[in-house]
Amino acid sequence: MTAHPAGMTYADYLHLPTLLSAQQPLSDRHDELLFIVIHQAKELWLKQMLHEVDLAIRLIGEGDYAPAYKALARISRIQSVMTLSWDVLATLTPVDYADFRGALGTSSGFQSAQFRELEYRFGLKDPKYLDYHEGGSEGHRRLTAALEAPSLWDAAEGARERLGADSWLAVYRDSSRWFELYQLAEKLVDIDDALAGWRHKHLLTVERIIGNKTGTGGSAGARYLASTLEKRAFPELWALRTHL
Ligand code: HEM
Ligand SMILES: N[C@@H](CC(=O)c1ccccc1NC=O)C(=O)O
Repeated sequence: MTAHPAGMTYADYLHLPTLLSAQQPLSDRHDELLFIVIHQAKELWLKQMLHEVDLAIRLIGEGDYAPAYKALARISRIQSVMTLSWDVLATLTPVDYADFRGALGTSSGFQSAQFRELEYRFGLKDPKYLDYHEGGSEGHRRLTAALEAPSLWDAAEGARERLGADSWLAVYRDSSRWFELYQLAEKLVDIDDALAGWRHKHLLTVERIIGNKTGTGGSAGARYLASTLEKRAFPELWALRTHL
């Protein structure tokens, strides 16, 4: 690895030796590589979304709305890619997955610290999920910090108060007067909509691959995932629509 741009190669810049040595199937099954690649790609996109949400929260706090919208729009586009990637995973058949599922042990999506951190940064703060992360671990530390930090929703509420709008309902009723806030709110609805769409495809894919088996993480499986479909990071923005 060279620090000197002149001699820098593609592989140096992207740390490909590190990246491409991190796919290590535990079984001899052909399809386990797909499972690993999908999950690693998801963790990379989660990292990018956390980077964007952090920026958006800061920019909204500074009243710098246009670049905040750019970051929020990027998040929802990444969510679209993640939702589409379920179709790749759905090529994994129930028997082919069952053939290496045992190798996963009790590991599970419950332990994705970045997924939970993103929910927390949006404002969906259920502290019970901390229990899936060992005290003192990096994941636990980041999740505790995210629980305490102002969320995207807190930032939006701060902007609404600063700009003097009485309520989000008032913003939507007179959207040309409160255009900045209205645009912000609709970006949040885009993100919540995409998150619900991702959850729905996860449930369908899980039903397709493991039916009603219990999860490796100890939950009821599809039934648990179905219960998460009701979650909303920005429930007020959904509720107000009934009153327009
Ligand atoms: C064969 C593929 C998959 C199966 C069978 C599956 C199954 C499950 C099940 C049963 C749960 C509930 C926890 C448990 O008891 O284990 C769960 C949670 C979760 N899975 Fe998956 N999953 C699969 C692929 C994925 C992929 C590709 C992703 C990400 C792109 C993902 C992300 C998550 C997340 C984030 C959770 C926690 C959800 C929450 O608590 O709201 N899973 N998964
Ligand atoms: N909960 C899944 C396993 C699972 O989804 C998983 C296991 C290890 C690493 C990543 C996983 N996927 C969820 O993020 C199952 O019950 O089959």
